Amino acid sequence: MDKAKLWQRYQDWLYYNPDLNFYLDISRMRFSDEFVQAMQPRFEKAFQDMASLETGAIANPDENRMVGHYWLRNPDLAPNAELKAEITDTLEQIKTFAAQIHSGYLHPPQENRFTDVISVGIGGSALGPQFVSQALAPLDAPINLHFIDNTDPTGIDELLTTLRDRLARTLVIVISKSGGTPETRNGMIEVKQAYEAQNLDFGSHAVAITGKGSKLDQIATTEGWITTFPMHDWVGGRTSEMSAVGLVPAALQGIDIDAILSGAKTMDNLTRRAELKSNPAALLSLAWYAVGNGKGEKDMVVLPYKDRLSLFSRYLQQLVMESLGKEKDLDGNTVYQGLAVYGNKGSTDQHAYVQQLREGVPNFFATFIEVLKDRDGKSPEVENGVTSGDYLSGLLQGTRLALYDNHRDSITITVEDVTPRHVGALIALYDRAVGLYASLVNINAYHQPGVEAGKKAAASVLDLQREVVSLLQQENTPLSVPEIAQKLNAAEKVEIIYKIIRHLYSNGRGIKVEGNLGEPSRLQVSWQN
Ligand SMILES: O=P(O)(O)OC[C@H]1O[C@H](O)[C@H](O)[C@@H](O)[C@@H]1O
Repeated sequence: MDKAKLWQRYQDWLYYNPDLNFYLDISRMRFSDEFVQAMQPRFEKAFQDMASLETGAIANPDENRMVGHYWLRNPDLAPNAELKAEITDTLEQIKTFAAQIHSGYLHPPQENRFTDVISVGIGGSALGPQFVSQALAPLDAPINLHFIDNTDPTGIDELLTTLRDRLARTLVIVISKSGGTPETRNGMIEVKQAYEAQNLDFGSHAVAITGKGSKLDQIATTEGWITTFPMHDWVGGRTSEMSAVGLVPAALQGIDIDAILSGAKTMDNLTRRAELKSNPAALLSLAWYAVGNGKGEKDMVVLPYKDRLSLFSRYLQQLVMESLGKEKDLDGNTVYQGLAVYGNKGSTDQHAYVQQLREGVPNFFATFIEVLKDRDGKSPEVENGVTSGDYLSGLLQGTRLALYDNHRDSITITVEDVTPRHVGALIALYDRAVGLYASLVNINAYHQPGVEAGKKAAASVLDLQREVVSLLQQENTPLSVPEIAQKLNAAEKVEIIYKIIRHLYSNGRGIKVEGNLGEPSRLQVSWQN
């Protein structure tokens, strides 16, 4: 396409909303007018699906659940007064709690103030709070937020060592919708032990955010934790940033949570429109469908040109991939749907993998996120008439051009600044785009059956480990790995048994191993008394 036509295409497809000062440009995604025409019936259905979801239909049929994250930013939409009250009451509870922590009204037993927070959670119970914290926490935040989002002992140790002298002033928020996620439970147990090792009462430093009646809820009640915030059954983990999951950590850091909610609500209003060209989420989903033939044939590379937004790609990775990565469609057909997401930030990535994007395998489309405001205050010149921010902007434009010239498509989202309102709007934009795209390709975006398989497999490995240990404790003579497998009636699990032994051995867990670890079948394994 020649430059004049491209300029016209840019103007034809540019979406702009003055209220949010938000732009979406899908002109560099190569789709035709005929394609847009052909997609109209699918969009009509997708708009209807979203409308019934918002009014409380069972939009997650496999789990028989409503999907209500839109109500969180506009409680008037909640399907009944009870749900509306749950939302508004929780919001009030969050604000009161944050104010009481900031003022010192709620304080640790031995100190005047809480200065730090450890947030223990994983997946949807970590990614939103991490993204929002990085994007919006002020440098002089009233409280410092830290995360345990894994069951990695070294990661836990490093944080607990850093906070060793401040533990008495540290609040712990344990976040888990189900209240039974093992990684989160492990983090909680280890943190609790660190408190006990300093003779600190854990309960008077702990807060839970979880579903009513969950294991975690019960622990919090039994142990007399400071308080518990509800996690609603009708909010999915990956869309929970605007529930207590995201709002409690944000409010504690002094982030304007009303502005986040208002930005999301404004975007929700825009993306509720049942008309393709005036609905930015519909435009996004149209572009995704076009570029990947509705089958996710191209990956989404997310490139925010702003350090504070660098966790957005990780946040979107869960939102998009856990929602859209499905084996079956809603009619039970095997479809292997999905849309792979990766990315970090520009211009940093230009010095890493953009080489391949420009010249290598063309299996992706880029999403540039541009922030118009460079910084507060004036910028020094780094060259005659040029600032660092001009560079960042120039590098974005240059990469977009270079990719397009080599037949690599891109979307560009432009926001005025990284404010709570814009961050709320960005989250809401993608919530809706994912929902619409799921309708276009006829899948359930709100369950995650595949995750269970990995969890079950992990649990069975741990069961096997217990069996291996108890067998070795009973045996008087060393055994080979295949002998262990045979004695446990688990010949088909011999490789896993070898790995269990190797791991126990590497951590001094009572296993004695003789022989060459590189020759698994010839090892002699025994219990060390
Ligand atoms: O909040 P939780 O119940 O602890 O769940 C944390 C995460 O775990 C699961 O593996 C799900 O796939 C995620 O969607 C969820 O966000």
